[in-house]
Amino acid sequence: MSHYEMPIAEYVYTEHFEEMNVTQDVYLTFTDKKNSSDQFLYVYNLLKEYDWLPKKCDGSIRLSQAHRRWRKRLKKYLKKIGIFINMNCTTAKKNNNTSDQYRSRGNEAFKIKKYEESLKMYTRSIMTAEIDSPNFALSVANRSAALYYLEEYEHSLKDIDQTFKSKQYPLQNYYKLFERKGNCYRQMNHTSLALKLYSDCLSHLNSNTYLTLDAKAKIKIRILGFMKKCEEVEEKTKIMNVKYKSLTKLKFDKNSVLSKCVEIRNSKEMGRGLFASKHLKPGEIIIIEEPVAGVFKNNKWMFNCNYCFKRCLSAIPCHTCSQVIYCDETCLQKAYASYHTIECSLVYPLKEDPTVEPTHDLALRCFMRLINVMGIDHYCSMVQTYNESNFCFDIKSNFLTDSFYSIYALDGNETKRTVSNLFFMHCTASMMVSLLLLNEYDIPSNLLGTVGGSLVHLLCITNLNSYASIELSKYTGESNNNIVSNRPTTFDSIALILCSAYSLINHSCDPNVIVQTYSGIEVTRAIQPILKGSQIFTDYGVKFMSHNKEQRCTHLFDQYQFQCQCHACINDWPNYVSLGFNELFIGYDQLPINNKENNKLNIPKSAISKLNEIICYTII
Ligand SMILES: C[S@@+](CC[C@H](N)C(=O)[O-])C[C@H]1O[C@@H](n2cnc3c(N)ncnc32)[C@H](O)[C@@H]1O
Repeated sequence: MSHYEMPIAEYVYTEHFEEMNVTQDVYLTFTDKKNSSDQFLYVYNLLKEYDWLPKKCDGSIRLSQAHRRWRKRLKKYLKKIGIFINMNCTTAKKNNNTSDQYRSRGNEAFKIKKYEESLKMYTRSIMTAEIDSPNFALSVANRSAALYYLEEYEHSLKDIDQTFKSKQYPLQNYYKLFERKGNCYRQMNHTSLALKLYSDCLSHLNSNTYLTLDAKAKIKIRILGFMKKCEEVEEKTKIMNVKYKSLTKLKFDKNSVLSKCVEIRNSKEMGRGLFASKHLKPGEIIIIEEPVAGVFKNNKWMFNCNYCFKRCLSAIPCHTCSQVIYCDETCLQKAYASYHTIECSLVYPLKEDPTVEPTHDLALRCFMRLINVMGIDHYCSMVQTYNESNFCFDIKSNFLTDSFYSIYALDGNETKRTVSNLFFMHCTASMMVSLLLLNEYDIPSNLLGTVGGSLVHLLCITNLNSYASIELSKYTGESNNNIVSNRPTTFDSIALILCSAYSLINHSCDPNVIVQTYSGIEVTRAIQPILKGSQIFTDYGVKFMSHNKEQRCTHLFDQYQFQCQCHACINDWPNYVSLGFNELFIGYDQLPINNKENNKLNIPKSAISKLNEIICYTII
């Protein structure tokens, strides 16, 4: 691996940012709280005198980006005269005016029953509003209504509780929340809870001084109607004595992500890989793991948690920026502890830059995750040790348990990459270092080279090992009609993720496992019988059935820089199209390939023996 040169970083920094013209404002805040108002005025006037166009902004001073290059000097100068400032470079600040605009758009969509559209707009509004402001509470309450009409009752309930918790929702409208909560429980068949909420709704309605008597009477009739419905259901339920069984959920063994039936081994052709330590049947689970890191693809961030990637329609936003949402406080706190505190101000410029690919974003997130947990000094010393030529790393002992090795010890394939590919990786790493420095992230100058070099490795790792997490699409596609349909119709690629154990699986154009996402958890299972001692293979986007050899070679080389050594490539298996799809029988009895004379399809011997192996094993 070539050593990282900082001059490249400086060059790319100036060229890149000047060209990109990142519209990023800078906010100055004062660390000395006691004297902050005096200092605020002093600095504000000083900057004004020098024509820096400062703007007062919620206790901070906003500078346009034109003066960004002088920021460090300003900080140094102020420090010299005893004024300590923080600089925050986010454009993604909370803004109640913007939030109100999104909410109005949500209300308009809601009125014409475009609930999916209103859900999107309310979520944007929640992300942009100042936390726990009345604007925030109104948008959460409105979102609960959209969710109710989308029949997402649990999420609607969560938003209603969030609204109550904020204590910023107008008291005179509390009856609306109680009614909606009651409606959700009624739809979920929790009739006694619904009845209790309807009576709370009626008592709030009685004490309401804003509504006219007429309006109150109308609402009361409606609520009494709902209560009657609930009582009827309760009566029926008693008669039928229905017992509800709780749904059995999949249980995961949290101690190990690898099942006992696989082990890590080395092979000459493909390096490390996973091998079956017993016969595996199709359907058997091999790995259950959570991604070590992931980033959303395109604009999929609106309905999925930024930490666990699970779908969450009643999400809560980051307290500082308006770019990310989380399932709940637990995910939010985990994200803060893991990477988001640093990333908070970086998110926006990265997303604005058209040259930044999701794999670059992912590499930066891996880096942040590691330095947040380890600190920059410890991280750099681990990187330096790892890079030493005599360092011997035992993948079996600490790979999947240590947070550093489970990312950093993945293969980056640097030795097989072309010079131009490595040059591109270096440029991207330089840009990332510049971005970190630009955002005041403190990297000691003697460690800049190590950080840059490690980013090159992380970029190679994410380029080689990341894959798309697929989910049923719902609310994520463009809706252009008014019909509310909760039935998912297609699959969507939600996020680009990195999983440690799955990354050890080598490619074959005839894969014997697949990976599927279950609510943010990646499950790898066998799709063919796998004999004891055989290697586990997934596919890196091409299969012999659907792509000819040339297409497969080109894809694997361009994307991953290796030449495939799988049995389908070595033995030059034909693909389905050349076999004539109609002639291939599915049933065992009809398969003509056991018989030499009947082998009209011209299937090579190796493929026949493989197929026979599968058939025999399946029948056994
Ligand atoms: C995602 S990693 C798989 C784990 C890797 N073998 C390791 O040692 O960590 C992908 C790399 O494994 C090797 N590899 C995977 N599948 C291969 C195949 N079918 N033929 C040759 N090399 C393969 C290539 O070097 C490739 O860059």
